[in-house]
Amino acid sequence: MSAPTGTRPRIGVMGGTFDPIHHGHLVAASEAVAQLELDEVVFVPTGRPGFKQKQRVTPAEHRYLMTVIATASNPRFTVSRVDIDRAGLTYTVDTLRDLRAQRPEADLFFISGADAIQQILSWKDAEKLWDMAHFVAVTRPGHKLTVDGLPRDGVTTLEVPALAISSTDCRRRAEEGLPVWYLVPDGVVQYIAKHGLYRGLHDE
Ligand SMILES: Nc1ncnc2c1ncn2[C@@H]1O[C@H](COP(=O)(O)OP(=O)(O)OP(=O)(O)O)[C@@H](O)[C@H]1O
Ligand SMILES: O=C(O)c1ccc[n+]([C@@H]2O[C@H](COP(=O)([O-])O)[C@@H](O)[C@H]2O)c1
Repeated sequence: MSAPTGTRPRIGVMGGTFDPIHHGHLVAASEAVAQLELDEVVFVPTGRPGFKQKQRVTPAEHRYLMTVIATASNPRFTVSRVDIDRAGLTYTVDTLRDLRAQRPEADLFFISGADAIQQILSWKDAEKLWDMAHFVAVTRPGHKLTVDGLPRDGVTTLEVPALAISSTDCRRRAEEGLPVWYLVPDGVVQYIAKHGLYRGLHDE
């Protein structure tokens, strides 16, 4: 698990709303571990995503617990509360600052899907991000992976097994009573059912 003496730990950071976490997230993180020789991937559920203010987002504690359940069996996966414990809207510049303070000796690799990486130049303090972490743009079905306009040495592209799964689709399926088995980990299926998440999502 730990990096050999004399080398800096290589830590992936997988930020997301994770509403709910699904196998697309987990495969992307697992592939990043394998291809980039990461020692660990820290999953960071967002607190209040400023960019999703118009949409109903499940309370952070539910999203955090589903992320813990989904990652528990992988010794290289951990979950951080930095974003859900910070007051105010969630921005990656704050996520990376907090993780850097906790892990000053590590090299950070922020993992992002093809859809998210396209938006990065519009993120808060985007110009600061390139010095805070290396960015890993992973392929995602339905999204063209382009890193045009991003600093060439700041971003690595990574082909990951294509899983056409989105949290939006999982929420819709749960709402309509369709199965989410095999789209999300078994424990997450059970957590969604136990807490009645996504029922009546569009009733308001
Ligand atoms: N199937 C997938 N394959 C690769 N990357 C993914 C996949 N699903 C999500 N990601 C990436 O994981 C990160 C967190 O995603 P997020 O939690 O928003 O999931 P989502 O499925 O995109 O959610 P929603 O449908 O609610 O927008 C983002 O960088 C996103 O691009
Ligand atoms: O910092 C920003 O301005 C910003 C804007 C949009 C998204 N992000 C981050 O991108 C990650 C994925 O977000 P999302 O919306 O796809 O769940 C998550 O860690 C967010 O905090 C960050």
